[in-house]
Amino acid sequence: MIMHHLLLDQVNQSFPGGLPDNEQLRQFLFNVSETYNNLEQVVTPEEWVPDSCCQGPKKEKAKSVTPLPFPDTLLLFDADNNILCCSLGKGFESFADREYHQQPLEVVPFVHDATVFTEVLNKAVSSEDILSFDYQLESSEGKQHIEARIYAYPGGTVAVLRDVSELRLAESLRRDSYQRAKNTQEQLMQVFSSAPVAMMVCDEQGEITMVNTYAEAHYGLMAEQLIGKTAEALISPASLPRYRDLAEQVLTGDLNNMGYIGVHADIEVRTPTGRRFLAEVGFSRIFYMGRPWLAHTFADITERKRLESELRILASTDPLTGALNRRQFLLNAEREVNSARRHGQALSLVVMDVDWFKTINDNFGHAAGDAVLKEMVAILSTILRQQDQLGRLGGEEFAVLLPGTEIAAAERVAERFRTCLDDARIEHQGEVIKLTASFGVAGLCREYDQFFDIINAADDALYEAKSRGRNRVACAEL
Ligand SMILES: Nc1nc2c(ncn2[C@@H]2O[C@H](COP(=O)(O)OP(=O)(O)OP(=O)(O)O)[C@@H](O)[C@H]2O)c(=O)[nH]1
Repeated sequence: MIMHHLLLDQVNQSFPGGLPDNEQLRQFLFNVSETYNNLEQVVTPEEWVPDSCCQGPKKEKAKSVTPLPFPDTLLLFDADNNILCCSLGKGFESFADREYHQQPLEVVPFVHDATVFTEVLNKAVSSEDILSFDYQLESSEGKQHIEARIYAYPGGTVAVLRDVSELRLAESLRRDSYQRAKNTQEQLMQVFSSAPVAMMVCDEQGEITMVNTYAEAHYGLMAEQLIGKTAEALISPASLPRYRDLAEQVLTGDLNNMGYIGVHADIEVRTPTGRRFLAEVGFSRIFYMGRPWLAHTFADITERKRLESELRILASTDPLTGALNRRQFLLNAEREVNSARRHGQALSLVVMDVDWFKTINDNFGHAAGDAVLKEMVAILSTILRQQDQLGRLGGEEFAVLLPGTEIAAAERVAERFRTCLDDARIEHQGEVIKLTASFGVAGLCREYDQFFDIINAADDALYEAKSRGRNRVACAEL
């Protein structure tokens, strides 16, 4: 008979003089040996407490209660339930202070209830199976959880008792951890599906695996149409290179000092129904089964962009005429002058002032004056090229910046402005209003190489035009 080494140790302990020649005992040992071989299959703590279930101190605790049930306590009974042999195993050390041989079950302190125990022993005699049950034991060691297995042999019964307190604790920790993990998962799924922001998850190949309710309800990104398709199918061709760049960056990049990697970008999205909208798309990385996946958020920013552009226009233009306001014109002009100087390109500035505007106001009223200013800007705008910039410096004074234009050409442009205005007949509430304007022209040159110099020179030229009788163009003197 091949005997498990742990059983052999116990047998040697119990029978230091050698095994008696007793068939019943042999049979008994054979049965016990079978049990021991089954015990080989005791699982490891890692199996009891998998990583996905719990982490940290709980996991450490679960590991520390590694089930190590060997050796078991063995009780061999005769047909009258008297103890023939007793070998105490792990967890039963405190009961080693007495003799159990030939004693009735009632005297055994590690049996919780002798009556119940006896019933099971008797039942085992007529059963082919191993009967098993658990019981709690209060001992000097504290509360112990004992698993009992009873089976019959030709001359009586055998009870194998094992202290499974640690095992049960591990099981309970595992159950708790599993339940917690399940709860957390349910909570996260609820957060995902009910979040008031469109969300989508893509696997490492970029295939969509999840779409939340908000994305379905607000953007028509229906999960059943999208799952299994690639996220790139939702991106407009023009935005695709940027999308790919960012996806790659997030999938392979390093975490920031706050422990995550995520970016946002304005990307044009195209839904399966063909609707296109500008979205702020969030990219973040999640790890699933050891591989990096992408989690996206989407927000339609079409309206926000429209408002932003409206605000930009409001902040940079004159509300009456639509020309750039003074602040924006000066900012742009300064930038253009610096750029022209750096690149050695020509640039000219025309400043203009309506002649006798006070008289227009006085004769036709302030509203008519306003209408004249508006109409005048409309007339000038038809003459300007795309790169030219028209600004209202204040009152009835305007300026036009002409990048890439030499002063001689700028003088011709100013002359065109002048004749167009001179020819204009502006109608306001049945009245026809005529106007003229005076112009001063200056250009970027060695003498005037800062915007400040150029505008001063153009102003001087305008003064000159005014003083020479108005409705004329004057160029800055060098
Ligand atoms: N209607 C109207 N008038 C304005 C506006 N801004 C300034 N003005 C008026 O424009 C007039 C400018 O008058 P002046 O500075 O004397 O110049 P002018 O009458 O054009 O005379 P010159 O420039 O010397 O030819 C003032 O009466 C201002 O009140 C505006 O937005 N709308």
